[in-house]
Amino acid sequence: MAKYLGQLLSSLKSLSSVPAIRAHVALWTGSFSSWTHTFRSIKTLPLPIFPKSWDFSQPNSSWGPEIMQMYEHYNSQCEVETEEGEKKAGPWRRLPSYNRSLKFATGGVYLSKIIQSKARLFTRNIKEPGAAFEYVLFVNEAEQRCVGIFQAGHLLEGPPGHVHGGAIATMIDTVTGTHATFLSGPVMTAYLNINYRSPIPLGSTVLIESLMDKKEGRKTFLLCNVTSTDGSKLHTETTALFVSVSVSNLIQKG
Ligand SMILES: CCCCCCCC/C=C\CCCCCCCC(=O)SCCNC(=O)CCNC(=O)[C@H](O)C(C)(C)COP(=O)(O)OP(=O)(O)OC[C@H]1O[C@@H](n2cnc3c(N)ncnc32)[C@H](O)[C@@H]1OP(=O)(O)O
Repeated sequence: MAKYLGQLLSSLKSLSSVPAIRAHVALWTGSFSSWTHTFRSIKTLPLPIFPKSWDFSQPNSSWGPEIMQMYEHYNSQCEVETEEGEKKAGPWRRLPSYNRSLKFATGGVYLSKIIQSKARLFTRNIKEPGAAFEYVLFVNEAEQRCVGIFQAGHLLEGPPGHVHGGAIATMIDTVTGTHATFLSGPVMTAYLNINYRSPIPLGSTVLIESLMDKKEGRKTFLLCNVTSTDGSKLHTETTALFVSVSVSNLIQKG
């Protein structure tokens, strides 16, 4: 394990000279100036370098009018025009989403020996568009907010006609976990305290809003509400704690 770790870290360092890979490497090593920069870099990843990578946060044919409308709402604020007519970065940033961050982070060289080569990100492992988790995340750095727009597919049924509580928890973990990573670098979920207030109809689109509460040393506390897209219905309320970890400890635990 130690040998693989050494190889991994040196491989990460050498790979980080390639700009497109730097973003993914930084996500795992925390060795670059800021996570904001990381996500900005990911946004501009040139696809030809990773021909098999697919950004799952792009709209697809399964997206209904509600998720499309919310997507357009936040996406239109990712780039704004100045009074002089110049384009500049807006308050929101769309986060791309891949099913194999680790493989891409290392070029698939060393981690495949540590972690099963068939591993896939849980929320992105069902191929049929619209069948399970359709979502896109946006972050607002100035306001320390992250928003997930989530359309729940038919494979996520719990109570008849409604979304399984575990699937809802998965999405809360995904949004708050990504947000905490954005704020604090590599983290693990210590707790998610979820109050389920009203069921989510299968097929509907909901907003998952994560807000930074406070940071104390290695601990990042977040608040997260899941609501209907017009905000009129509260589905869940969550308090979450993420603890910063070093990547080497994480891999040794695995
Ligand atoms: C690395 C992930 C990065 C994600 C990157 C995403 C990028 C985008 C790509 C794709 C998006 C997908 C996004 C998905 C995200 C999903 C994230 C997960 O689901 S993670 C899996 C579930 N979580 C576990 O399996 C943790 C298991 N637990 C542990 O490993 C440890 O307990 C850990 C790391 C949480 C803490 O262990 P210690 O040994 O490092 O630290 P100690 O000393 O125990 O705690 C540090 C402080 O935190 C408090 N603390 C720890 N656990 C607590 C708890 N449950 N409640 C209250 N306080 C707690 C302690 O009291 C201590 O506080 P005092 O510093 O003394 O003030």
